[in-house]
Amino acid sequence: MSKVENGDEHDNFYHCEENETKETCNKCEVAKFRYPDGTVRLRNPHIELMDQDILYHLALGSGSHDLVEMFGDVKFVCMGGTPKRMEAFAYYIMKEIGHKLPTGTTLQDISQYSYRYSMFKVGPVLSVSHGMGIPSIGILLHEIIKLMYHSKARDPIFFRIGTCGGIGLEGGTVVISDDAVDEMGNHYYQVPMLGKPVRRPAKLDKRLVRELKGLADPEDPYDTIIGTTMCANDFYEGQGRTDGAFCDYTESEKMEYLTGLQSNGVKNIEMEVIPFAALTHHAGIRAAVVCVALLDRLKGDQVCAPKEVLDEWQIRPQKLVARYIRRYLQTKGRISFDGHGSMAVKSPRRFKLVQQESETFD
Ligand SMILES: O=P(O)(O)O[C@H]1O[C@H](CO)[C@@H](O)[C@H]1O
Ligand SMILES: O=c1cc[nH]c(=O)[nH]1
Repeated sequence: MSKVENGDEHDNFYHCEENETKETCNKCEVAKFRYPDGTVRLRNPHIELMDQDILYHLALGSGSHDLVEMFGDVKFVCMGGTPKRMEAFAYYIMKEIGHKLPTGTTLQDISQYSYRYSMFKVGPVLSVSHGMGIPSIGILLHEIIKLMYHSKARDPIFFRIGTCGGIGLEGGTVVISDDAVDEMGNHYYQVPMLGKPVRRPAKLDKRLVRELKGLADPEDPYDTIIGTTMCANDFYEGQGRTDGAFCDYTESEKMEYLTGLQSNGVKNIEMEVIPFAALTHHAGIRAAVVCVALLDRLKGDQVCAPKEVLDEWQIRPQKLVARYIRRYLQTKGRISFDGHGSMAVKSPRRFKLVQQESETFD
């Protein structure tokens, strides 16, 4: 027997209605799964009974590190597959929010001695690599959500900044996921626990989707669209490719499968959206996935675009998320313009979030 935890009753996960706040909405997931001050509530009674919690794959621990001092000001957690992309994003966001490092210092990979994931901190932004596929991002999310809990970060927002295969989309198109399905069309993350399957609904924050879409610039020389994202367990056969080491289906069967996905509203395929949506939702954390399509799967399987083109495409989701972060910090008065279009951080070392923050820009 499997069980869907947490029901499916609230379509808009953050607030049930547009005009409701989390204080007035008694069905709101955040009201249920966060402490009133916005800090993350862990849905695991064992953790607070432990002397210390070792976040093994991050090379951090609640006994060995002052996690409140190190991460208490985190507001945004940005994730993507590769250490290089997330290091580049850390430098990019540093410029975008005008964050200054102390003279003579450079960004450090906080998790370098885990030899698993890379993590960089730039003021209120954590930039973390998650590797490829469901188990890798699943493990990371357990530890990052615990990190948010131990550090008492308030109302953190998570983003996945990734790449994907588009379905009927030109290479370079940016997709903001508003729904997640697996290869079987399920909208949940199923994990075997104690020999039994447990399902957690994979839901993304609809309001965040709208806010991100609103930040797409009509002048951008590419499209930014909203759509359903399919999460595959594999890059090759699991995504209907015919160019893996093995293949037992024909090209026309593949095309029938892909066009079937397209007619069900699937815009892109990647490999992490289901656990990302499900575990953030389960933790009451607002989250969004923004990926750039590296190819149109209706036209082929191989990623053929030249390296420089792929590198430029990969920056597109980063730009959108950076716009969101800049806009958020501007609205909250944490960064200001110097009158020449460049920004200065008001409190570069630490962004103390003293009061409960409203969730929209307006
Ligand atoms: O570009 P990233 O974030 O790694 O994501 C996509 O790329 C990888 C496959 O090449 C998978 O992890 C898939 O989800
Ligand atoms: O086709 C693609 C491209 C990037 N990532 C995927 O998972 N699939």
